[in-house]
Amino acid sequence: MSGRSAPVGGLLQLKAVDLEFGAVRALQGIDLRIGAGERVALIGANGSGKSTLLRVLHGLLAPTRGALLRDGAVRQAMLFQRPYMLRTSALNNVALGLWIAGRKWAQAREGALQALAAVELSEVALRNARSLSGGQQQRLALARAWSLKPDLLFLDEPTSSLDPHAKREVEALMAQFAQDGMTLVFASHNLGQVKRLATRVVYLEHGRLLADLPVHDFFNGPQLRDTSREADLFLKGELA
Ligand SMILES: Nc1ncnc2c1ncn2[C@@H]1O[C@H](COP(=O)(O)OP(=O)(O)OP(=O)(O)O)[C@@H](O)[C@H]1O
Repeated sequence: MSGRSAPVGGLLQLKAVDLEFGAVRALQGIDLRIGAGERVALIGANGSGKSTLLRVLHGLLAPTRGALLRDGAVRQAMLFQRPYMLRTSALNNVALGLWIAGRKWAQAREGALQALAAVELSEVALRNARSLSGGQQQRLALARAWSLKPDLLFLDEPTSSLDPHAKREVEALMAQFAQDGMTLVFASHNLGQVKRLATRVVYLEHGRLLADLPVHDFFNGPQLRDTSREADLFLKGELA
């Protein structure tokens, strides 16, 4: 069930959400509220449910049980691990998104140029997007999301396929977006990145939410390591 009713004191809220893929219980009993201005990292081992949770939050998957409450006025966008690029110029890849959102083509083009400048891709504006490097494509995907001026941006492991330099560039853009007031919810396997970017950490294990803490408390408090051996191994980097 999903609703238009406003979430309590936040942009978005999940209440007792289960998500099943046939016999696979990908999410179980998730309660989560996303407030404006937060930078929430979703972490957990492979298969713990991070991507599924992002898809439910963005409305791409409907909960099997439970509710998604969202404020209809909140604009949201999502960025995937490997961005999908249309076989046309970088400029058109951004402008088409704006055009589909209702802008006239001249305005869409203007907005796209601004977005490309924001991610320092002006020089490759006319290059075919598919010929760009992985890092450039991820920055282009960020420009495409940024141009739509979302209040809330979901990112599914946005730097996992990038080299360290490109990773830092994408992180810098995420930090800049957050500074501009965008709320970020991102899945990550990179604990250093989580410490650099997140204000809050949500830890998932086998589809259950085991911890939801401010970033400092998550990494410095003993609670989670004491309750879950898997979490202890994960935090030591022995589970990816
Ligand atoms: N479309 C699908 N059909 C069936 N099962 C799925 C589907 N998508 C995900 N699952 C299962 O749901 C569970 C959660 O998967 P999910 O992709 O959300 O985990 P994740 O934490 O994002 O993993 P990773 O870190 O590997 O990306 C896993 O058991 C996965 O196999």
